[in-house]
Amino acid sequence: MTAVLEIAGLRKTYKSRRRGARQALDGFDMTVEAGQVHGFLGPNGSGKTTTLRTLLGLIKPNGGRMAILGQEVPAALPVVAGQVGAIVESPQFFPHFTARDTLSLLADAGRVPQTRVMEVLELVGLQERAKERVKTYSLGMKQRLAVASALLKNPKLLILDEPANGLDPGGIREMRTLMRDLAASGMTVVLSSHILGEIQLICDSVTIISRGRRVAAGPVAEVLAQHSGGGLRVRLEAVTDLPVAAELLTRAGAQVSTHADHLMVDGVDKPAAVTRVLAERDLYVSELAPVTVDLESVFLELTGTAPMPGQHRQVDESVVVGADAPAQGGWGV
Ligand SMILES: Nc1ncnc2c1ncn2[C@@H]1O[C@H](COP(=O)(O)OP(=O)(O)OP(=O)(O)O)[C@@H](O)[C@H]1O
Repeated sequence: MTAVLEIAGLRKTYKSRRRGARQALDGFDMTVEAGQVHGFLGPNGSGKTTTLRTLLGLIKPNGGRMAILGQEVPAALPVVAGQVGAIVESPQFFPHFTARDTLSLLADAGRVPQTRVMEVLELVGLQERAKERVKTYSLGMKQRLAVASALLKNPKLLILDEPANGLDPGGIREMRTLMRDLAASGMTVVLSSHILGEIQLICDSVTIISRGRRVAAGPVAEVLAQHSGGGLRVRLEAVTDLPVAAELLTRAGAQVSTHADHLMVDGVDKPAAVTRVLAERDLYVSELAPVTVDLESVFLELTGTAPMPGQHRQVDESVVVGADAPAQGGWGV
């Protein structure tokens, strides 16, 4: 795969006379491969907008490297700008203009052929309302018009800051379909969002940022798997056997917590090992289920932990190092 977007060690400190220095980005890394819908997640104030604005040359970083489509930016921005569509601030449209007139004006300003106007209106599903004034549009329609404006130059990379913000479930669903359609047409889409369930549905890969550092990155399924911990929920035919089972499993090297009607078991290589250890003592499992995590729980877990001050390595790399450590206990193959 080819990286469409690469950011390494990005640093940005805001200085104000009243509030002093504030480090918004502290050596941030991010890579987005071609043709992906990539979710950029982080709590309020974690540095998402600063990253996107820096990438687009709207603010100057204090250090680090960035490349778009293999070209170093900001130096190469004049070269790559024509291949990047972005909505980082909510665009303001003239309320009395129709969607078609709005895009027509923008097309002229960007030297884009007028034939593209109806194409993008169709792409975002506004072709039937193209002749209506923008002031009659719902928020979702305005958001789609904003996306249409970013699509005018047929970019290879589309960057959207919170595209689903303020949308109702129907609007969110439309936005989701649009993002997937764009990616299917070969475009790379980066979107920042707080709506984690939505990101899980839309995105192929994610970067999670916390306090100006990357805390996790990769395909959504991998990020979830890395943080699922391989935990299992174990129920037995007789609840009264739970304490004995907990002891047996603990002795075999697992980490076990006992609940009213089940055990939570971690540190097990293969679920079948649980069944084997218990069956050897005539204890029979009635349920053995992996505990699934969603992006929201991973997000809360990761962004709740502060990165190490002065540690330049990205936090998720420290997690990977830990995960490679030899397994504890007697669960082997
Ligand atoms: N112009 C500015 N001057 C001073 N500090 C700023 C400025 N812009 C952002 N910050 C600070 O930098 C940090 C990162 O802010 P940023 O807006 O990049 O975060 P964000 O992840 O986009 O947050 P949100 O999701 O709330 O938009 C925050 O502590 C914020 O207060």
